[in-house]
Amino acid sequence: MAAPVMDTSAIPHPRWRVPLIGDVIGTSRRTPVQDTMRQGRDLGPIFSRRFLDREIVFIGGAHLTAELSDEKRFAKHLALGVEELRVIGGDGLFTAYNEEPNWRAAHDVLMPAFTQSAMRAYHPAMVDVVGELVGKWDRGGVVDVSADMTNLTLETIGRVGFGYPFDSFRREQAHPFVRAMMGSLRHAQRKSFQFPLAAKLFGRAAEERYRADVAYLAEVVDEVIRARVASGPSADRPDLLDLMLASGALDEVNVRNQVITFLIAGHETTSGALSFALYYLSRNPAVVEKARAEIDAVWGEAEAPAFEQVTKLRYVRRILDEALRLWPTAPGYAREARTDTVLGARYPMRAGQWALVLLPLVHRDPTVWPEPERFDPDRFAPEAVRARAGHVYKPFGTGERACIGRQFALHEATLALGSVLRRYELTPDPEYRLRVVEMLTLKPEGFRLTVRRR
Ligand code: HEM
Repeated sequence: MAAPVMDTSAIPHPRWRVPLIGDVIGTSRRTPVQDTMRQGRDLGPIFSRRFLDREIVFIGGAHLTAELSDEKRFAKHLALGVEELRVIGGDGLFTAYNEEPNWRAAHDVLMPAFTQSAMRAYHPAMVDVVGELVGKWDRGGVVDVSADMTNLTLETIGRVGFGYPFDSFRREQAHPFVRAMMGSLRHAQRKSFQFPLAAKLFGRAAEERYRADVAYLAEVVDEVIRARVASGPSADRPDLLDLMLASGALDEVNVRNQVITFLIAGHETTSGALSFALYYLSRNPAVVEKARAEIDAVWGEAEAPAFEQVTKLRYVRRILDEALRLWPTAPGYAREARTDTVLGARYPMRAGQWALVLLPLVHRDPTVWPEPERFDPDRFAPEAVRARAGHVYKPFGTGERACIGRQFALHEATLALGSVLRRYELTPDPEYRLRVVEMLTLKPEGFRLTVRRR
């Protein structure tokens, strides 16, 4: 559902706009987020970029982001890479259009799976998966952080959501599901920044691989569903799949779309958040020390922490908040006007017109975040949060279509980070410089740590 771009006559754009092709100088299909950050940094809170005949309006300022959070005036819009993902997730929660009836139906069926009491029920399985990570890291040596965080989070959503183990920590190589998922995310991202002619000339093989990847993802998910239908509902309490199958509210194709959506949305972003947190910890020994003092005080000698002991790790949680400020692993979302309106008292938007909130810029807006590049978890101390304007920190999106899995991600990540910090000395390679890889989501590339039992 392509909507026309808003009136950009009053909106700045990069200096070197080239006739016909637009603002493509200095742009790679591999790093659209970081390129746009670079180009937008000096252009102010709103700017546009043009790719051929398509112009996109970006929001990099905190106050316009807060305004776009007004649910009465604005709503989610499916743009660029997210719209591309419809091929994979169909009318699943993440990629459903606002007006599709299956969004409300699935949202209502799944909400009970994300309450506080649901998190309490998931806790033991999350502890088990962390135990598998620890089993691997106890051997010591050099570990590939992003790969192991992906193992951890995929395993967690697979088991907790669907009773389906991927055996991630028993494999030498990533599960084929992860490889197919990475391949299809990469393709979806590149496709949304590709010249149509280039796609025609060079794209056939890539397109075929994409189709094969998407078909494989669907195959795995059908297997997950078949296994559950054969075994009947899970014994202890209904998981996501039980809720969907028992509700009768969702058709077979939609259930498949939801499972695929949750397997992808439920792990890539959390894995990146943990990896960035570990990256910043590896360079901030004072933060590590403070976190360890908290973990020791709250967890004591407990072999495995209880649910409440995780929720009490307030400082560890702030480390994650701060990592998600600097590198929000879902780096943007689009908002469309519900009716004709004027953004920032200056930029007219007709109903349906949209802009893309670019979170890594929004979260570095110096009018809200002093010394924005500095890693400082205390920005999320309660008094600092109270002193800040609302709706300027949005790693989990906004409004009705905000992330349903926020508590799930934060519980899982706080538990994992607490466990790792308590158990290991983490030594980075002093030569490593942060490289952020983009596959619709963000994560550190090539980041390794040497781990040793404390
Ligand atoms: C640190 C981890 C996570 C981050 C940063 C994150 C971020 C986001 C963001 C920004 C959105 C809104 C996108 C938009 O407006 O277009 C979103 C939606 C969503 N997320 Fe997450 N997410 C995380 C973890 C999870 C987890 C663990 C799950 C599932 C267990 C999950 C499931 C979803 C779903 C299903 C939606 C669509 C919700 C709807 O439209 O009804 N996410 N997430």
